[in-house]
Amino acid sequence: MKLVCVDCNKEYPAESFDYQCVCGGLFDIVHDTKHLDAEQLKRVFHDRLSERMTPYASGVWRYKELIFPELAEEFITTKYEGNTGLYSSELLQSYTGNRKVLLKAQSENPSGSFKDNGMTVAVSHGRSLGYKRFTCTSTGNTSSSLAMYASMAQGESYVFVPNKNISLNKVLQTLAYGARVISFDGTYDDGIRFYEQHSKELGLYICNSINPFRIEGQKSIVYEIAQYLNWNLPDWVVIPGGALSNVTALGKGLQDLKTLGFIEKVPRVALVQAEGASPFHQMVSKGRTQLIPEPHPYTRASALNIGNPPSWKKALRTLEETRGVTCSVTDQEILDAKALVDKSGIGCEPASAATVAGLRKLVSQQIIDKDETAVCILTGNMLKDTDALHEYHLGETSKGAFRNTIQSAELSLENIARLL
Ligand SMILES: N[C@@H](CCOP(=O)(O)O)C(=O)O
Repeated sequence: MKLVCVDCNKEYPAESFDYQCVCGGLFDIVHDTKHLDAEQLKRVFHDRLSERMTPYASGVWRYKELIFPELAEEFITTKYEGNTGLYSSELLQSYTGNRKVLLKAQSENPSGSFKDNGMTVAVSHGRSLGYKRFTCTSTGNTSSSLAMYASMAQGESYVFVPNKNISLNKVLQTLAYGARVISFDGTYDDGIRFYEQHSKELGLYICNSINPFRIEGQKSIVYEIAQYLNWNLPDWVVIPGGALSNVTALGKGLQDLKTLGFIEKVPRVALVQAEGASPFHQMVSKGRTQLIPEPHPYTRASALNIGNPPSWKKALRTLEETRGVTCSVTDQEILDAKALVDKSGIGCEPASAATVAGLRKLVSQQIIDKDETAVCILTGNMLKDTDALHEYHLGETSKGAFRNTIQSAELSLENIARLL
């Protein structure tokens, strides 16, 4: 295993771990895979599906050989993350217009978001280096996940959260898991900039996705989808984009599967951003090669409130390798799609529903054919943002097309029979 800079290609041994190259570029982790045999590994991964209460019962560590083969088991901090459902829904198929739509519910992870797939690896790696104090800046999902794993590892977590436009549920979850929460005036982007300058002096292990071990763990999301589908992926994978770690990991995971011979065909990737926080989509759709940061990102899908995504160069590589596309959707489109994901019984937080809204838009624009199949990655649980539920269903100013309001009635047989 070695670290390779995505900007200048300089290589470093994995033991000299850092978050950035001397040139300022982020690192990729590159494994030595020459000795790996796909057919043999498929059997190993299949056999591990019956593991219980061992690290290999985790939907991340099941794929340890492709993620972090060198890590000694004693350092693994796991809550058996991953193992999340892959669902189909006729309601959502008719909404998007596709022949087949699957939903990968990363919302079912132990802390309620896809961050757990990467965080188990980052915290385990930090432990192996002797760290006990972990940190991140976050709109709330990364912080909840970190706080949970740091406590499981009997360590401490220090998290920085913007003082506005984030979900109180997530901050409360982070506090409850025992993190020291520091609220600051600024955005996620300001928090990342602070770390880039001061991480060394603080002596904290950073668990944001500028840490390449987070990306290694998040690759397991697409490994799991592929394994459940007997190593045949749908035509498209649709994914929301904020910090862009998810699409980066998706692209890296797909390359692993293709290069090693697990899959024959790489699906195309559709990356969906919220209109008010869409610097990456702006760059791609305007044919630019440099990202222009959005100084005041705002979307009601608070997990996507990011104007300067650190992983944009890695994300661009995913698009290039998969003939990918991008689009943006409005907050109302996101919230209506979310109402249907919730009504389908699967449920998700607003950011996740950008995928369903984006798929519908791309089908209507005939960029995705209605006969093509798609999987949408749902990133967070519906209870991550209960204010969004309240505003949509009970809010006086709600414009929700799929509102479901509470009815009041006196408890008499006549009344109730009339309502049913
Ligand atoms: N929405 C994210 C933003 C943080 O991204 P990361 O990829 O650096 O962890 C959050 O939950 O904080």
